[in-house]
Amino acid sequence: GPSGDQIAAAKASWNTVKNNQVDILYAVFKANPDIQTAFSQFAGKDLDSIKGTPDFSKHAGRVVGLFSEVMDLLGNDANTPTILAKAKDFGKSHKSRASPAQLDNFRKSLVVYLKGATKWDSAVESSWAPVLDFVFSTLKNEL
Ligand code: HEM
Repeated sequence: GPSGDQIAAAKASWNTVKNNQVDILYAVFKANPDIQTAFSQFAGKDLDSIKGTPDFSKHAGRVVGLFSEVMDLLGNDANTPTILAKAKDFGKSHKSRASPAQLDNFRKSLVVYLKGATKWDSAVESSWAPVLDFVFSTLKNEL
């Protein structure tokens, strides 16, 4: 798994953008129309038109919020059972909604977003990589 230093660096990076939930979900949908389509209330709608709606920000808050909760829990071994329980819940609710390939694409879009919106260098990149490996493999294991 990621080292304590890698976790600390990824958390510091995440803290600079964690409130940009709408922009992050927008970036994921823009790059992956199939993920947008899975949300019945957004399927077939123009992404730029829905971006400013309360419903979009509600869903962005939920989706990005879960990722954020896991980021907050990382770095303390005592939190591992809580992370696993959240991943289990995610698996239950997403088994019929999301594929492993979609999760890989979600991760890729998140990294593209981070590259554009944070101070990005090789140290930050090499800290994020094992953290994202851990978070996304934990989620995928429950799908
Ligand atoms: C990558 C493909 C994904 C697809 C296709 C997908 C699809 C969906 C759909 C259709 C909903 C229901 C929306 C509604 O209530 O109308 C939902 C809810 C939710 N998603 Fe995802 N999702 C994906 C990834 C993620 C990721 C990566 C996270 C967080 C790490 C996440 C967190 C949530 C949460 C917290 C909810 C609300 C609670 C629930 O219904 O389980 N999703 N997702």
